[in-house]
Amino acid sequence: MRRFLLPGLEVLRGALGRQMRLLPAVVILGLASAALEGAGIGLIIPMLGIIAGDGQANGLSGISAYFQAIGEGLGDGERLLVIAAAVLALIVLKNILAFANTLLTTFIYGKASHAIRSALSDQLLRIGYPFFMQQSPGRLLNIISNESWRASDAIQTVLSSIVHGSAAVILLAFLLLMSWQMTLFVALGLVFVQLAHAALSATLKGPSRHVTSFNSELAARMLHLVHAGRLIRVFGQETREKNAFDSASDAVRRAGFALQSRQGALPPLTEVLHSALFLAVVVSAWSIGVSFPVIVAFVVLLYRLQPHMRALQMSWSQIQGWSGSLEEVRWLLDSSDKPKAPQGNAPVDGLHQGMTFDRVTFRYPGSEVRPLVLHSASFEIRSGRSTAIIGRSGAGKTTIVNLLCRFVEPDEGRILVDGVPLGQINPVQWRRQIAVASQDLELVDGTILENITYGQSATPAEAERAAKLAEAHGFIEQLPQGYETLVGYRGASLSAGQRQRIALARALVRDPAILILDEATNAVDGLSEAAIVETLRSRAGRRTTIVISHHRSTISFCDDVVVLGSGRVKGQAALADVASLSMDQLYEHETGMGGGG
Ligand SMILES: Nc1ncnc2c1ncn2[C@@H]1O[C@H](COP(=O)(O)OP(=O)(O)OP(=O)(O)O)[C@@H](O)[C@H]1O
Repeated sequence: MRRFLLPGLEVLRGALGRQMRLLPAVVILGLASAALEGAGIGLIIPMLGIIAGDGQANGLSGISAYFQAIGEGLGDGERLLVIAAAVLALIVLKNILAFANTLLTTFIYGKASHAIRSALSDQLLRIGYPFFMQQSPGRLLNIISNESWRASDAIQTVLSSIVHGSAAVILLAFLLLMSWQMTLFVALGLVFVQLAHAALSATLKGPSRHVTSFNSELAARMLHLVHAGRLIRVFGQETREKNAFDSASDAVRRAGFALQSRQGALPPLTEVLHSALFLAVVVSAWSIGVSFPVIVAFVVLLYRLQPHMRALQMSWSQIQGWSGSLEEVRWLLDSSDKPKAPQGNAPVDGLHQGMTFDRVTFRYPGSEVRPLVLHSASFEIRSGRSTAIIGRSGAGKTTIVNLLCRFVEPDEGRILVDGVPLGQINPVQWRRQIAVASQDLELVDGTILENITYGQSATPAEAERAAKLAEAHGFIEQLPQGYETLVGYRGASLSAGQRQRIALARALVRDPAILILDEATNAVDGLSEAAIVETLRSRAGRRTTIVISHHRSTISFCDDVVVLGSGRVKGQAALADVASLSMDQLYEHETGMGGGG
């Protein structure tokens, strides 16, 4: 029932948070300004009585008689002026309160909208990394860029509903006090209008979900056009991509039209029904002999009530129309079905003995039918040494990096760090011990200096030293803006080899206990690579280095080598013991190597 009444109620309540305590103030201001309006309208009764020459009209009852008695004893002219001044004062006061309420609701809306955006970004940073391996980036982009705004709009609508609802309650109370029979008639009419409205509004949920899902597809297409601009041109796929984009965009248009045309039918329908009710009240009041000033005051009250009722009904249909958006935002904010971030609180400071993979078995999450990527893999990475992890493409090398960084966790077996299970170690502290330079880690859209010092409070001099070690200083110096050069989106204004060297400098500037290079220099020229290898060799004994590469030259400085084949550890040996073997021979020949799993 609650779900039917307000889809995404949890999102709205969560977003309002501490602002919930301001909602009573919104209600009180709404009630007070409506009460002032109602009182002003009530004063029409004595005013009309004076104008109609029947200033002391008798026979009125209830609140009408109370209004009629105001200013009794004064002369007609003086009484008219006093009442007019009172009406004006009430109108001024009512509008001051209404303005105060607008400020208050705008403040709450701003805070709640910010809370939604902040909660979304918090969630994206908090949930476990496997989530990003499974989810469509288009869907996530759509939630952040579109649906979160609709959720904010829903909050504004709820706030304005509170204001309109308060006003409607007070105006209905005035109507009741004037004539309960006519009010009963009005109330029945309003219930009928509301039922008709609710029936139509309920049909908005389906179209709303369509709009949301087509928007996700369109966002995915937009991302594709931005990311794959080069690929599309090289393969001459502009026309095909244009058609695919247009069809996604047209699907959004059609779904939007279906939703908005249904929503658009609601205001005219409501207006017609309200007008019919309005006229029926006048005719029936006249036929049961209600006095002229009371009919006028009643009709004016009814007239003032109508926009509030219409606004309430429109809010209802708008929230139904946004239900797809609210459901998407709620889905992303719901942690219960998302991978958890890695846990653990054992402290860690550097690597002293080494890391051990102890019969680690792993398959990527998503489906049980996915093949095992690591089969009971066992090997060791000793502290202060450089270990090469090699194997044919798809053997599971990067997966080992993902496990070490705790992006994913083993399904079976353990990874031990100085004898402590990695799963028990504080993940934030652990990641501070590691720096990764990989072909997949992109640059951020900023200057070269910002990229090198990303996440690190390094001085420009330290950044320059790291750039020298990574063989990046030479080309950076030749750029017109040097270290202040903007690298563009994902480093688009640099060559692949330049990007890799900046990424390597970024890893080196941290001087990590464990440096992981995953195909980190495969686009770098031979001379630069040789110099980088010398840099890495100089870390030997002091720091631990893990190198993944298909190139013999890149792993030449390593002490140990671990060979992977189809997710199994074929063997582990000192590189010096297998120095005569080529990479292909290393991949294939497991004889003579120790370790394994
Ligand atoms: N995010 C993922 N989801 C599902 N399967 C994945 C994912 N990443 C990798 N795999 C699969 O895991 C296996 C090992 O991949 P991994 O990237 O570890 O190989 P690799 O040895 O690093 O290969 P390469 O030398 O080509 O980089 C592959 O079969 C791959 O298809």
